Amino acid sequence: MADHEDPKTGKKNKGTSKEVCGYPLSIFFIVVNEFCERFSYYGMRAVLVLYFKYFLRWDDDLATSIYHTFVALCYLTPILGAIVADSWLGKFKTIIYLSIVYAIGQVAMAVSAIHDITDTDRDGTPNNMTFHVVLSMVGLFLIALGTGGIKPCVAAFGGDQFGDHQERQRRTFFSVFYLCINGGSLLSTIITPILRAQNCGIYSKQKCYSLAFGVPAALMVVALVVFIVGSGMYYKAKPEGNIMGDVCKCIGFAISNRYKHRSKQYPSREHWMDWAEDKYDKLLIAQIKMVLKVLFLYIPLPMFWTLFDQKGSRWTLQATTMDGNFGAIVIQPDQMQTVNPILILTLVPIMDSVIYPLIKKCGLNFTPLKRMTVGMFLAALAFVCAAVVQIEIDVSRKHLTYFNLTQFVNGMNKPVNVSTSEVVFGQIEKFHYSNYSQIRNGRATFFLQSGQLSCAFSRDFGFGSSYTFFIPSTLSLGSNCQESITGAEDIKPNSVHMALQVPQYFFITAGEVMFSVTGLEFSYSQAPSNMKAVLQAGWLLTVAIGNFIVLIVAEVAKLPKQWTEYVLFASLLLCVCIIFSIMAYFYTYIDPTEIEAKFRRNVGDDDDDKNDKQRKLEMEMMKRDLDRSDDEHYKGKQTKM
Ligand SMILES: CC(C)C[C@H](NC(=O)[C@@H](N)Cc1ccccc1)C(=O)O
Repeated sequence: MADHEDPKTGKKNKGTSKEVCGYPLSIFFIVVNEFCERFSYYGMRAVLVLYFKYFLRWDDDLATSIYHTFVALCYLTPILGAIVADSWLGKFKTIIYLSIVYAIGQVAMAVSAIHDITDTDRDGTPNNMTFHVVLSMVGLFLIALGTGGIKPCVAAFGGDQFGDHQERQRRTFFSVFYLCINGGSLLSTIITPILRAQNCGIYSKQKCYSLAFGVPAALMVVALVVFIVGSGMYYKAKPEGNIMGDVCKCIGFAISNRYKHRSKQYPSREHWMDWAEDKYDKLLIAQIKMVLKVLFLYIPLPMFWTLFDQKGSRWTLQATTMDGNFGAIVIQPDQMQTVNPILILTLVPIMDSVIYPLIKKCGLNFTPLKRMTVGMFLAALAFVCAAVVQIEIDVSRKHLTYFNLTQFVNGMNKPVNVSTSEVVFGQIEKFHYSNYSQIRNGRATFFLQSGQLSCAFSRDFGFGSSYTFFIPSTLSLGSNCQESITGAEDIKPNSVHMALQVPQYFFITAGEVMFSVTGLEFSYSQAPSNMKAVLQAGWLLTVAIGNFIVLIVAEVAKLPKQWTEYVLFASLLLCVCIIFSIMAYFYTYIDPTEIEAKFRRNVGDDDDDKNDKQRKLEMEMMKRDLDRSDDEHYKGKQTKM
């Protein structure tokens, strides 16, 4: 589809796609595609560790490291997809090809989880585990390549559908896009564990991992079909050759040329990239300057993701030490994570339609970089909440050691001796009861001895609870103590309730809305036209680095108390937040289209009989514009930060 350029402003009116309420119809296919793709990704991810542990029979350590390696790979591959899209295939074809790779990967995962394929002795367990391991690893590699590869392209391709007159709609698109991500992930994280819990198989019934992977595979196929159906409506920007190669060569030349002219006899140039002017196009240099400015700003950002991604690890572990009983429902620790997409689905519309307009009405210019700074601050606050909850848990644990009490009532017509490996209750006379004794939290095994009768039974003890156990009169030689002895809970376990995690989820999600949704749009709007996907990939790279920092800090710091680790992360982010706000203060927004158009117009003027000197002067002024960001605009106004 052709784009129509205003000859005066250089602004583009993208194609002739039908519009609905001011939005190009084509974006409908893109957001549905994103919904299905995120369903596919998060659905598969939700059951992955359990598949490693229970199907492939890996231990916890191996399962966890392969899982994290996979997630990190998913955020490293975007750079590959972006280079292919911006330099070679264009975003449309890249999305199509890599979606096929992705769908094949998902199908491979589903097939690898069919135990019947190698279950030759039909006992319900695979006989050739190598087949299942190899197939699933190939599947995961293809998925990482596919999901990571298309991720920067889909967001940027969506942004491409809007003309320059639709800046407001494009911002809304990025919010809706984010809603689709979270709608898809919420549904799938609820549905796929249910599918996994089903029993299936041809010869013998087993937990149905193949179905839990099969449905995400089907959704990926749906995502691909939906994207292809919209094909005729998209604006497809043409790739402009090996742009990444040119960028690297141009930067390399600028550095080496600067080095060659290091002597004082050569006049300095305004920007070190200007040393590439002797060989490279001024437009390319201007575009590289735009990208470098944004990438420089990205340096502190991984710290946000370092905190953000601990929802899935540290916070879930924290939830395992809490009480998940919500009355009508009992929430499992890993289910607490769904609070994040649920909050996203409520907070994004509230922010967009109430909070941001209200701030604007108050006369405040809440620019993208200010939003991102506030987002970081909120994430740090979330970790302070997590630390407070952790202290609560630790205090209650201390208290529990002293108050977890147990007594026995002997209903038999003869005395009985009761003991554990640590506690001796002593002899309890017939129809008498023992004193309360302290029992350690967790699982305890009791040994009963009465004449010939000798048996044992085990129970789990909740934090701070108190129990009375009844030894029935019918207990005799050969009885099963485990079943015969009943217990009554005198005092309920007093563990800290999981609802206390809601504030930390609220703050981290509010932070995510301000930081991530804004960052997504910022990365698009500040990128030159031929490097939109590359900057999206740069944005996603901050996520990958953030994940590596989690591993490094946790390993290096090795703090004795979990709450101190939370405080450490909160403090680190706070410092980073201050640094980022200073960097952001000096950043001035640009309109890449306008800058590019100015450079292009000047090249076009080559044919005119324009005075050469005059043209040179104009070019110089523009270059200075870019360096000093004098003519930079955000929402049509001069804006800093
Ligand atoms: C990290 C990505 C750049 C952002 C995005 N993730 C989200 O939007 C999360 N809120 C989704 C989620 C869902 C379920 C549990 C935890 C997180 C993405 O995936 O693109």
